[in-house]
Amino acid sequence: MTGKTTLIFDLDGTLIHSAPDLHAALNAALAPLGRGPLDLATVTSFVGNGVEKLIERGLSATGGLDADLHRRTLAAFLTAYEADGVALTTVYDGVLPQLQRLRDRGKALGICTNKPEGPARHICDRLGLSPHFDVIIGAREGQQKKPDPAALMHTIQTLGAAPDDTLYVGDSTVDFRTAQAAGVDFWLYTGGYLNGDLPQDRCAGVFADWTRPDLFTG
Ligand SMILES: O=C(O)COP(=O)(O)O
Ligand SMILES: [Mg+2]
Repeated sequence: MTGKTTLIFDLDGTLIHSAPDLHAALNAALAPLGRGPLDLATVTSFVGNGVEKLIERGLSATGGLDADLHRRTLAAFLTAYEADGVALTTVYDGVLPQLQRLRDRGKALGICTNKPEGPARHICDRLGLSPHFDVIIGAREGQQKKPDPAALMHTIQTLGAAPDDTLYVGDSTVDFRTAQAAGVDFWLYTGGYLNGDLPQDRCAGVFADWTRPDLFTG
């Protein structure tokens, strides 16, 4: 078990397999424009930098965009995603017992995600994750998105922790760069939406299985 007192987790592709709902909502927003549908693997590769980038990438892949089309498509996407957002989403196997185990050992736990905070909280409530966390920080108006370290630093401060007493756990190059920028050790989950090269030798740990009993040691 890690000596760190505080563990902070990314959400999409780390704790939950949310791509199927993001895929459905993106295609629902594209359809009235005569665009798409995009396949699940393509949409999954667009996840990690927040919903604005997801929409930009979806529109770019289906014929292009301008600012007005982006604004309208983002609104349509959020309407579809906020209407449900969990129908097709699952918590990765082993996550809930692992979180319980960490809590039993007195760790402070947080979430720091690029997903907008409203849907992030709603989804965590619906999937039974919320009771495990002391804080859930999502994308907010006026807050830089990861890989800027602002949101992670804010999460650490809210938990009353220090960067060198914190681990960040995520699935993407965005998360790795965020941790580096914040001066926080990083554990990579390889079962999520990794979509770029990442120097695994610079991670404190790498794992593919949430049921592993030795997670977050060392
Ligand atoms: O909304 C996204 O693009 C990804 O969210 P994440 O930061 O939880 O991976
Ligand atoms: Mg992620």
